[in-house]
Amino acid sequence: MSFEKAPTTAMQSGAVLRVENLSAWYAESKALHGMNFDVREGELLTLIGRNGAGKTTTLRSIMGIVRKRTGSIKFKGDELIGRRVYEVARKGVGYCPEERAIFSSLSVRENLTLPPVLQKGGMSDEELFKTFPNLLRRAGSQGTKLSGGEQQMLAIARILRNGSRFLLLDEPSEGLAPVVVKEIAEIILRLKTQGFTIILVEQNLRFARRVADRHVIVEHGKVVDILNAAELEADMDRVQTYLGV
Ligand SMILES: Nc1ncnc2c1ncn2[C@@H]1O[C@H](COP(=O)(O)OP(=O)(O)OP(=O)(O)O)[C@@H](O)[C@H]1O
Repeated sequence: MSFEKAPTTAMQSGAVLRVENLSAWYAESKALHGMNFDVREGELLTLIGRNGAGKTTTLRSIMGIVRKRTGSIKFKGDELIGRRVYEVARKGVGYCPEERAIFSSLSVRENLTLPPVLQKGGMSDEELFKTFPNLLRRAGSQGTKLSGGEQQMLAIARILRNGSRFLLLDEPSEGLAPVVVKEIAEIILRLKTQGFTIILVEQNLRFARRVADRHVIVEHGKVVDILNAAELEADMDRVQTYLGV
C-alpha cells in the first residue's frame, strides 16, 4: 500500500482544543485518568494506543456523550464540560463513531440530508459528491447495501454537510480493505488541506503515520507520550513498544 505523504501543516497558531486533567467514568468505573493534550488549528492529531486504552472514551468525552467527567476541555476558549452533545455539535465539532451510525433503512441521499445543518459553511451536496464520487453513484441506495468503505465515507460526508470544521474520527480504517483504506486516507488528507482540524483514533499505524502531524500515545486512560510525525518516524521502536507490537 502506498500513500501520498501528508502535507506539512503551516505553522499552527494556538490550540483550538485544550484538554487538561480530563478524567471520565462509565458509572463507577473510571476510564480516563487525567488526560492532557491540545490540538492546534488545522492540525491532524492521532490518538494511538492498545485496545481499551481510552481513545474512544476521549472522543466521547469531548463530544459530551460520556457525561461524567472532571478536568477541562476547552474548545476555542469555551469550556465543553457540562455542555450537551447538541451544544458541542453546534460549536462545529463533528463526531464520526466507529460504528458509523448509518440509518440502514434510508438511502444515501436521505442519510446525508436528514441531519440538520448546524453551522454555516457546511459542504454543499455538489462539493460532497465531488469529494465522495462513490456516494453520488450510490445516492439512491439503501444504507444497508453499502460496503464498509462507502458507509465510512457517508458517515464522514454527513458531518461535513452539517458544517463541522473540527472532526473526531474513530477508526475510519477499521475492517476495510487496503485499497479502501487508501481512499479514506486520501479523503482525510484532502480535508486537512482544506483546513479542517482532525483528531483521529487509529489502530492502523501505517495509516496514522501517513496522515498525521502529531501522535498522542494513550495508555490506561492517560497520555504517556506525544510525538510529532518526524519523531515517530525516527523512533518507531518506541511506539511499537507502547502498542505491544
Ligand atoms: N460503555 C462502556 N461501559 C463501561 N466501560 C466501558 C464502556 N466503553 C468503554 N469502557 C471501558 O473504558 C475503557 C476505555 O475504553 P475505550 O473504548 O475508550 O478504549 P479504546 O482505547 O478506544 O479501545 P478500543 O480500540 O478497544 O475501543 C476500557 O477499560 C473499556 O472497557
